[in-house]
Amino acid sequence: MRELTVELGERSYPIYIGQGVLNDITALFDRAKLSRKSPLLVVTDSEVAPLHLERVMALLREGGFAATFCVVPAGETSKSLAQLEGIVTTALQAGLDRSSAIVALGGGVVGDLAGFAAASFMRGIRFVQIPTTILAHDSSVGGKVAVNHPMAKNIIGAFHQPELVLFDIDLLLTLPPRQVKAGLSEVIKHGLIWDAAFTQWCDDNAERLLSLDPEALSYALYIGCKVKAIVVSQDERENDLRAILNLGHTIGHALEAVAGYGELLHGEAISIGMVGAAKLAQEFGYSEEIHEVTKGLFLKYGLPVSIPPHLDTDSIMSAMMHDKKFKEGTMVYIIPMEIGKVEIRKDVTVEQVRQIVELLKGESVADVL
Ligand SMILES: NC(=O)c1ccc[n+]([C@@H]2O[C@H](COP(=O)([O-])OP(=O)(O)OC[C@H]3O[C@@H](n4cnc5c(N)ncnc54)[C@H](O)[C@@H]3O)[C@@H](O)[C@H]2O)c1
Ligand SMILES: O=C(O)C(=O)C[C@@H](O)[C@H](O)[C@H](O)COP(=O)(O)O
Ligand SMILES: [Zn+2]
Repeated sequence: MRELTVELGERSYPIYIGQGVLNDITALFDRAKLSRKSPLLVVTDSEVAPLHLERVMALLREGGFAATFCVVPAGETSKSLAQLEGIVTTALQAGLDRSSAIVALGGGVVGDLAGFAAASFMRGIRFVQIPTTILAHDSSVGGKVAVNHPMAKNIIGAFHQPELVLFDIDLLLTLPPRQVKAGLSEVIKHGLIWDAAFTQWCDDNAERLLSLDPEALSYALYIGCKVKAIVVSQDERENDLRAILNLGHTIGHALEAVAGYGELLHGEAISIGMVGAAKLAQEFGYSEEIHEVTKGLFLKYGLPVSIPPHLDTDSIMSAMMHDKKFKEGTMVYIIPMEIGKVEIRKDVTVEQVRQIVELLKGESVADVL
């Protein structure tokens, strides 16, 4: 088992990563001082529940915790105010109090939804992340929790840090291939923004990761969580540095909203967005090689690199206007300077991004770029 710590000044929390981590759940919950006198609520989704819920509930009850659970429908559309209300109803019926904790057993959807429930129930109770997707190495760390609005992604939310993250690699072994690829998109992102050597490792180990080799997965998720933990420790509330974790998301979130939540998976949408950012980098004098390496990497992982042509450009641009990185009317955009290093630019114009969107749709704007 590998351990990382997210340092947030007055407080910190551990991330445990490895095969069989769940076996230590009682000791790790005790280390986090979670109460046995107040009920816990485990939130999961309809695809994870039949696979992993029974074992988690048994381990918690064997450890003397009074745990109950609720199950939301699998998929992005559960990141909604309606499902939030359902979790709060279950929490009230189960008698949760301010010493209780919510346990998110699932991917990023469950983590964001349950985390926002924990952030808002009784104005905030503690919560634990037990990620079950590769993508959730990103979503379980850093405290961004939210639900979607039909017009915009993650637009109703909070910063609410977990007490601990238990990342048991064995839970990932039931993931379907499309979800494996989508999750690896954020792994690749962490290399592109921070670590060129890790990016090269991802290029060299694609087959091992795509085949869920536990050792390769453990290493990749450890590095991914480490990059996230370093960035969040330096800028918890995205005043500046943390924006780099949003590489590819300006276009990516707009694509998710326009395509319909769940049609285009988050990892697929940001893959396209990161290829777009790499192409846009040439506008600012950076090497064409960045785009070639970025596009080649996502293609090697079977991830999309172009926008589905049926998605309307005006609708994409309209959705993009809700991007939370917009400040004082200025678009904030993450641009790669080289593999492993990005910059936060405030001089990217909406028109430049529109041209990239059209390029990503395969429409010819060759004379522009
Ligand atoms: N808060 C953050 O910092 C952050 C970071 C990245 C992504 N996100 C959010 O995370 C969401 C995407 O997360 P995701 O890709 O994990 O999606 P997800 O939670 O919907 O999980 C993907 C699918 O796989 C199923 N599943 C989950 N674990 C499984 C397992 N072990 N075996 C088999 N099936 C399993 C789920 O039921 C679901 O159908 C998006 O909403 C995105 O905005 C948030
Ligand atoms: O943690 C962050 O900061 C990120 O940007 C991580 C992203 O991968 C993640 O998708 C996040 O939810 C996007 O943040 P948002 O503020 O654009 O909703
Ligand atoms: Zn993301």
